[in-house]
Amino acid sequence: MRSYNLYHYCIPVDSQLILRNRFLKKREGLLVQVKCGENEGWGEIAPLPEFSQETLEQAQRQTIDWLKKWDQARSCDEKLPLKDDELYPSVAFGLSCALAEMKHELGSQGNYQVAPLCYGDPDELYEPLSQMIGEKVAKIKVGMYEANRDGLIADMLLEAIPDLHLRLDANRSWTPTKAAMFAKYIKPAYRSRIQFLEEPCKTRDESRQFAEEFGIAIAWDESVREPDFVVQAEPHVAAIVIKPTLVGSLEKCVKLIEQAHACGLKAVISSSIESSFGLTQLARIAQQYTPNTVPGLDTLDLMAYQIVRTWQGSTLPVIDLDSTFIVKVAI
Ligand SMILES: O=C(O)CCC(=O)c1ccccc1C(=O)O
Ligand SMILES: [Mg+2]
Repeated sequence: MRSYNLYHYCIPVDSQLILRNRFLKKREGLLVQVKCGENEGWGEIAPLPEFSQETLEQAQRQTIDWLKKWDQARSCDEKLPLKDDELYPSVAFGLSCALAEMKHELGSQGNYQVAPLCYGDPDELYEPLSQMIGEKVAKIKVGMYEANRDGLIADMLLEAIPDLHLRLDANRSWTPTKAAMFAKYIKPAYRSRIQFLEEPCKTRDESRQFAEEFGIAIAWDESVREPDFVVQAEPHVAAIVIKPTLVGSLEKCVKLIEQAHACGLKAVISSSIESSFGLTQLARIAQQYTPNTVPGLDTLDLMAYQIVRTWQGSTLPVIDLDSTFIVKVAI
């Protein structure tokens, strides 16, 4: 009556996606299925190269190991705890999602609103923004080209679209001087329409000083995954970004969300370039735990296909478990 399965997927992604100057050509991961009688749940385990510490092979081995122990424990009517300090983040996240689905703890409704993501060409934003209902919010990756150019583009968009709010992400790429070059282009009257700028500088202290000096709100992303990080209210800090595949179990993510909300910060559930399968689960998590915040999940279009579960409104082709891009893992 109890069973589990593991599937490996590998799908092409568009190489315009730049992850720290590295082009990603394919995205690989695992889908895990757990079943107990009538109940079943699924999760996605997809370490992101350059961001995750674990490789897919390591994640796969640990997943199989955990599933075997889980099955054994359950057959003795015992529980096997899912411990974040013993599992890789991607494994803890995927397994915890599968268990939560199986126990009907994850709602079916998702928040499919997205902050359209722009990787450099601001013209890409006009069309999706004109279609948006409700809060108009877009996200621009900055810090890859000239800081002046980034500032010019952000200022221009804020001027052209008066009800637009922007999220910006610098991935710690600026020195204080570069960050200041960016900020000087943003007219002071527009600065409050920057919801947040993720990690402008190399260190948290430099980012804090930048926020203080220019009155631009910031958010923590990379910092959230560092061991010494504590969620706390700070001047000019508006949000924490949570990428569950890089953080760990659903329980750990929910704790972070609760801590953020308790000190008045937004918690933004965000993509680690999961497949449509994982992204829809993240949309459901966002709906359930951060219902008033647009999640950062606009990464599906980087992929050539959706797998198994589809993103609301997406016209990308869908492939199933029997496609050649998905292979059942022998356990
Ligand atoms: O957070 C988002 O809005 C989209 C996802 C994203 O930007 C991202 C995705 C994978 C790895 C790193 C990043 C990043 O925040 O730079
Ligand atoms: Mg970021």
